[in-house]
Amino acid sequence: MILDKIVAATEIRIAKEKQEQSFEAVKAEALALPAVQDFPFEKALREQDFNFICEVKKASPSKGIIAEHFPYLDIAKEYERSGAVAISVLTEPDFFKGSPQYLQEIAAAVNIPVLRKDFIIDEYQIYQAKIWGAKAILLICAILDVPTLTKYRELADSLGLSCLVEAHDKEEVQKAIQCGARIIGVNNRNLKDFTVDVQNSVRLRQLVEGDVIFVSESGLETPEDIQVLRDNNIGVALMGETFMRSEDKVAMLKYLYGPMTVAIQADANHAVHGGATKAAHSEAPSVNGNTPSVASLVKQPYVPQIKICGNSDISTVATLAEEQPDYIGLIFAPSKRQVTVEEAKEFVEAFKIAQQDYLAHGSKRLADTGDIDFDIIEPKFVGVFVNESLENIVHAVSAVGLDAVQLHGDETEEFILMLKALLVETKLTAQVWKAVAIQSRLDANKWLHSSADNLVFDAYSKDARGGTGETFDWQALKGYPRSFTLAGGLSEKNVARAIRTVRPAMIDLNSGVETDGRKDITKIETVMSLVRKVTQ
Ligand SMILES: O=C(O)c1ccccc1N[C@@H]1O[C@H](COP(=O)(O)O)[C@@H](O)[C@H]1O
Repeated sequence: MILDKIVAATEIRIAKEKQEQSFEAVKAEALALPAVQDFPFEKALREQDFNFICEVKKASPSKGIIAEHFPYLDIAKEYERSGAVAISVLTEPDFFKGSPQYLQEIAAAVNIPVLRKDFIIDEYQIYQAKIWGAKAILLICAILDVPTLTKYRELADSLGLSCLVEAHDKEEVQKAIQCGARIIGVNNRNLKDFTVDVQNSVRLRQLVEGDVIFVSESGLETPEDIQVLRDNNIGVALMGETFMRSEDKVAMLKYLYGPMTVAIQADANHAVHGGATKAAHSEAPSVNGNTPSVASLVKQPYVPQIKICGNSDISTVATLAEEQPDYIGLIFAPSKRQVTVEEAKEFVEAFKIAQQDYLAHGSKRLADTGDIDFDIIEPKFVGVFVNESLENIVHAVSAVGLDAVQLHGDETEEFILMLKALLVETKLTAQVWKAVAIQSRLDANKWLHSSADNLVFDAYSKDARGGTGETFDWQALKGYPRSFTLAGGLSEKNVARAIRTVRPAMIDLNSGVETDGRKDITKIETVMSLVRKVTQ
């Protein structure tokens, strides 16, 4: 059987490797690294209601060479952009043409956890995985007995590595359970004859109880395959060949996920669990503190609004006019992105001229896509303030013509009400948004019934009010019963994952579309088109 051949080759390889670097040396190097036991691979596999581990694989014994041209780093980065929650990297050189170098470079280049996919038959390989930057290893029940599986799982645990314990039949699933696996993967490919049967995962799913993560591996190709998994309480797919052969990985992942929808009240145009509808596109997300009855919910296509914040550079206005984010942010608070009221006025003026120019000379995107139904969005302007006086905020709203005010400091509900009253009194129609730094769900809950027109959830920092480029744990916002804007370290690397995880009504991009502290028009274009591609 092929497994016997691979194991025999692996034994020879490890013996050679041990001559180059002794077991003791590899062990000492691995043990010198921090072993934080927060297991990001496991967290990642629970991120969404369905999660993809995408594999970087040049060849396999069943298919031969899969990718003659193999830009492994670009492939991994593209997986990350597409919204994969983790990446699996083959390191086995003889049968899969893998390499430790691929794992090391990929682990250093992406922010999602990486699995070492190899035929682990020696503790030496577990220490290597740790040194190379993996966050998880594969243990194969067909080649290890229960005591060895248990020993390796415990060693991996002590190093802060997760184990994906792979089984193919009932007996192997029992072995995985006995060794205390927290993640069990069922291979749909029979390694004896290479036949593939997706129903294998479905059949074996019922043997795995409780909190154990169940992964379906191999032979998955279509949204229908993924739906079968979803219908059978399987939340993770590990896929290699389908992704490797796909030229457009963002489109492939979108195809497999299926259309994005959001539940809204039948008689309203605002989202209930985050997310905006196309009908609500030009409006800011509205307040909804009440949970409606399920009967009154209908599913609508999900199209998040986009805000590009921290603008001051006039050279970006043509790009903004063309890309048409829903909101353009100007920061009046002390910051490296701060603008004065005068500078903000100049920026808005320059934008309006660019917009006229753009409208007069036709839409490049309309021409590119041939989408005659595409809405022309009139971007609105939002000013960001931190603990500013009511008078100064109202002055800026009036002078610049702001459509919204984002309060990013310690402003209270009382302050919001006073500001709203003052705006009405002065006949200004700007919305009032409240930014909230999230350390836990409690921070979001405190503002659930706020009169703010929009809640902007951002990362907490003890040193800065915002614009840190840091993300936070989006799980804290899951099912939040009011629409909201997601901010904090969003960029082309994580925006697909972010929107699939929490379906925010709006995405707030700031430092993630900058290079060396300046807005980067290529990054703005890339992220705008990525969000549209993932959601429309
Ligand atoms: O960007 C700033 O410098 C800033 C300063 C003070 C308050 C808010 C600020 N920015 C806001 O922070 C969030 C997240 O930004 P990032 O993506 O992490 O860079 C966003 O709402 C900005 O408007």
